[in-house]
Formats: sequence, C-alpha cells, structure tokens
Amino acid sequence: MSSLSLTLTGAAREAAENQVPGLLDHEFASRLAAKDHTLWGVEAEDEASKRLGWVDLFEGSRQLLPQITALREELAGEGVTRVVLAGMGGSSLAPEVICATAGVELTVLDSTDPQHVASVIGADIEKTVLVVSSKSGSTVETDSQRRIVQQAMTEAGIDAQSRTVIVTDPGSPLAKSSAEAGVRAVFEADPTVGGRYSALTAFGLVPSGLAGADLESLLDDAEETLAILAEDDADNPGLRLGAAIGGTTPLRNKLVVVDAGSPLLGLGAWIEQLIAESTGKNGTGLLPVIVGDGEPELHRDADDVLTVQIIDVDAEDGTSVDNDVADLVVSSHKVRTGGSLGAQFMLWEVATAVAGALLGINPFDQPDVESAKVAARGMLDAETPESTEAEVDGAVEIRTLGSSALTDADTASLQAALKALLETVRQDGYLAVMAYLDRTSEHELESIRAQLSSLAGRPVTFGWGPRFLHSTGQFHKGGPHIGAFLQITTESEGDVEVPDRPFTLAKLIAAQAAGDAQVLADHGMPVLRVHLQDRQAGLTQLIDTVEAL
Ligand SMILES: O=P(O)(O)OC[C@H]1O[C@](O)(CO)[C@@H](O)[C@@H]1O
Repeated sequence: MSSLSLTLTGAAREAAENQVPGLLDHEFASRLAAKDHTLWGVEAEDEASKRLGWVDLFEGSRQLLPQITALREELAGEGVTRVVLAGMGGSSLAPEVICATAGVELTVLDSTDPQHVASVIGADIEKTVLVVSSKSGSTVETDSQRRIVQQAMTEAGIDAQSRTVIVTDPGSPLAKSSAEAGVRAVFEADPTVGGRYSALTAFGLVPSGLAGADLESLLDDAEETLAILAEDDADNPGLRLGAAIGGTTPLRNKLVVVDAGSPLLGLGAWIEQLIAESTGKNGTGLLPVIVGDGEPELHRDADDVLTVQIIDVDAEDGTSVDNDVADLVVSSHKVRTGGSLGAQFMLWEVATAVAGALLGINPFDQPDVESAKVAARGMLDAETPESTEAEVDGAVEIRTLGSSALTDADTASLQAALKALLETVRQDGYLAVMAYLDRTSEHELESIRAQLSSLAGRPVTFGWGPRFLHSTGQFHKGGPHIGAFLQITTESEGDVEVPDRPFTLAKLIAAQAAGDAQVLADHGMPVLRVHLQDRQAGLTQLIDTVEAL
C-alpha cells in the first residue's frame, strides 16, 4: 500500500490556490497521463513527444524483474556480490536512493577523481559486477570509468565482459560496442524516457535489483500514485506541488530542501537533478538547495526561498521527529511531503512537468550542459595550460575569473579571496561550492557549506564535481545568472590511466573543472578557483580558513 502526503503553507499554498484552477481548466493532469506533448508550447513539442514514456512504463518495467532476479542469483552463485554502478546524473542518482532506502549495498562510481576511482577498483574486484549505465552511451565520465574498471578486472585475471552489465538506449554506441564485446547482459531502456525521469526504467531498476532491492513494491507504489496524479482534481498532489514550486509570484526560485526524519535516504540529490536540470533554462528555473537539519537556511526567511521538508509520513501522527525539525524552520512558506519512495518519484516527476509548463520552459532538454562538455573537450585537446596566473597561499593556488567585482578584488590570500567572493553574492542570488574531490573519503569538506551560508546570509549549494555538472550545472548556466562560484580542485597522489584514451583521469577532471569555470565566467559571474597543491594540507587549510572567517 502506497502512502503520500503533501502540506502547503504560506506562498506555497497561495501559489497552488492561484494556479491549480487553470491547470484543471487545461485538463493538464489527464493530458499528461495521455502523453499529450503539446502541454509545454510549440518549441518543446518535438522533445516532449519523445520524453513522456515515464507515465506508462509499468508493464515494460515489470517485465524486467525476472531477468534481473535471475541474473542476480546467477552472479551470487559465482560469488559475485558487489555491484559497482558507473553512471552520471539520471543514470545513477535513482539507484543510489533506491538502494540506500532499501538498505542494500551499491557502489556508485560517478566521479573522475583519480583517488575516488582508484579506491573503487582497489577493493573486492574479484567479487564485483560492473553495471555501466548511459542513455546516450557517449558520456565521457562513464566511458572512462568502464574502461578503467574492466582493465582492473582483466589485470586480476577476470573475464571483464562476463562481469559487465550494460544499461543503455537501443542503438546507442554503447549498445553496439557491448554486443560486439560479448558482455554479460545488455538491458535496452525505454528511449522515450529522459535520464532525469528514468528512476522506474532499467536505469533505476537493473543496478538496484542486482544489489537486492525490492522492486515490486517500488513499482506498485508508483503505479498506484500515478493513478491519483492523473486525475483533473483540485486535490491532485502533483498539480498542487507543481503549482507551489513553479507558480509563486514573484518566483521563489530557491527550494531549500531538508530531510526531516524521512526513511527515503538521499532523495534530495535525486530531486535536485530532476528540478535543476529540468527547469534551469531560458534565464529562469528553480534551484534546489540541499541542507541539513538545523542549518542556516532554515533559520532565515527570504522572498526568493521556499522550504521543502521531506518527512516520515508514517510518523506524522504528531509524535514524529520531523515535528521537532518543523519548529526549527522559520519560514512560513513551506512544502511538507512524505510517503513511499515510488510515490515520491512519481509526485516529483509530475510536479516538475507542471512547474515547467508554468515557467514556460521545456522540462525535457538540457541545452547548457553541452557548453561545459565542449569547453572541457577543448581544454583536453589543446592541453591548455591554466589560463590565468595563480596566487599561492600555503598549500593552495588561487585564481579568479568572471565578474570584475571579484577579479579586481584583493585575493592575495585564501582568506581575502573567500571574503571577496562572499561580497559578490547577490541579495537575489546564491553561492555554489563545486568540489572536484572524493565524496566518499573527503565528505568533511561539506561542513563549509553551512558556514558559508551563515556568512553570506544567502543559500549555498554544495556539489561534488563532475557529478553536479549533470544536475545543478544546467541551472548555473541556463538559469538566471545570479550565482557566485567557489570551485575546488586538487592534485592527486597517483593518476589513473584511461585505457585507449589520450588522457588520464587527472587531465580529464582538470579539463572538466577549467571548462566549466570558463563557461560560468563567460556568463559574467564571479568564479573563485581554489586548487589544492597538496591535497590533505590544502583541504585542512581551506576548512580552517572558512571556519575562521
Ligand atoms: O545517461 P547518459 O546519456 O550517460 O547521461 C547522463 C546524464 O547526463 C545528462 O545527459 C546531462 O547532464 C543528464 O541529463 C543525464 O542524466
């Protein structure tokens, strides 16, 4: 039995009251469920006509389950019990939430940091099955990760192809090359579902099922919920949530998302990509800001912020821990929602489709992601040395680019540079921390997010690079240019060769960071680049300097 709750207060409630009647007049919910691709305007029709498969995928997805279960049992019989998933954005975010919530182990490889990748291939390779998930089949991070893990298997005397499972779109370069290579299994996903909406397709199901998550109830809950979300009804939670986040006036374009005792672990990261990459375009959009319990954004109100609490709906009887959190949330403009994971996936997918229509954008493309990829490729090909002079302070190099408000400031020390960057944060803007480091072993770095938010008095996002390039990266470049950026990169002890490619991981991640920084600067926004010349000393220096600000 699925569960789903939604409570709106203040501006969120007002937006729903203002916008839902119009959505009902347009029969938005039933037309969406009927895959009406005209809901987002003429310009979006072509893409929308290829991207609405997520509203009736249940039969196709259920047919995958026996194959996934059989493969899991076969692998277990061979002692293969460790699942490593190579995939970016929509190709890995949902499995990460599904498995964490189910309490089963999944190693997600969505990084090009040499230290992170080396740690993944350095353990239990003999027990590992590699799932390579990529719709396009051409994502450079995923292709590089595949080559590296397969090489590690071969060096361990393992037939890499027999331990490789592919999830991709029919006819993709990956589908073709995998068939020729004779991999263990190829799951061709529904090509009418975009990456951000693929949680309940092979992209969400194959890695999660191989890891042992219960997929039946996930699909049952989602299907049950979609029936409710397809109703042209004033109480339809998909219409109400979509109106609440996309229909406030003036637009509250920062959604501060906090987990308030929910059992849905890591759901915020999935919501972040779905909303930021779907809506951040044409100079508008919504930016999810994932915060922890009690952190600064929850103690401030602002007219461009909406607070979203993900609650434990089963404990909503007034005794739940989330009510304690609720009291700590100053804002009276709130969304509070909870329920089973399958229900939440469908709720937010429908709400994003609704919000996209209200914002007047196409929620199914990601036009600006390409600009960073092109810039990175240019950096890789040209082996461009760093474009700007660096100042050195202790273990870190400091570079500034973009807005002259930063490049003209005193940035001779890390402390001065951070202060100068904080000065550039707009009253209607945000600060984005983009850390191209190892989120599994250097998560202490995340502590600077709340400290910087307290100092800036504005929302601060924290994204691990290059992972965020497939999530908030679209909003940074395609949304309103109101961001200030702190980019953190590092030297690594060792590097990792990428078999049969003209670059190593250290070169690749440096090019991705330099390329993205340049694109952000080209949009006139301030970018502070902090490079850790000595990884550990630099990390300590950065954390200590922020603390002392
Ligand atoms: O599944 P693919 O094609 O490797 O793409 C991975 C991710 O990159 C993007 O295409 C761009 O960020 C996302 O939409 C997608 O989820």
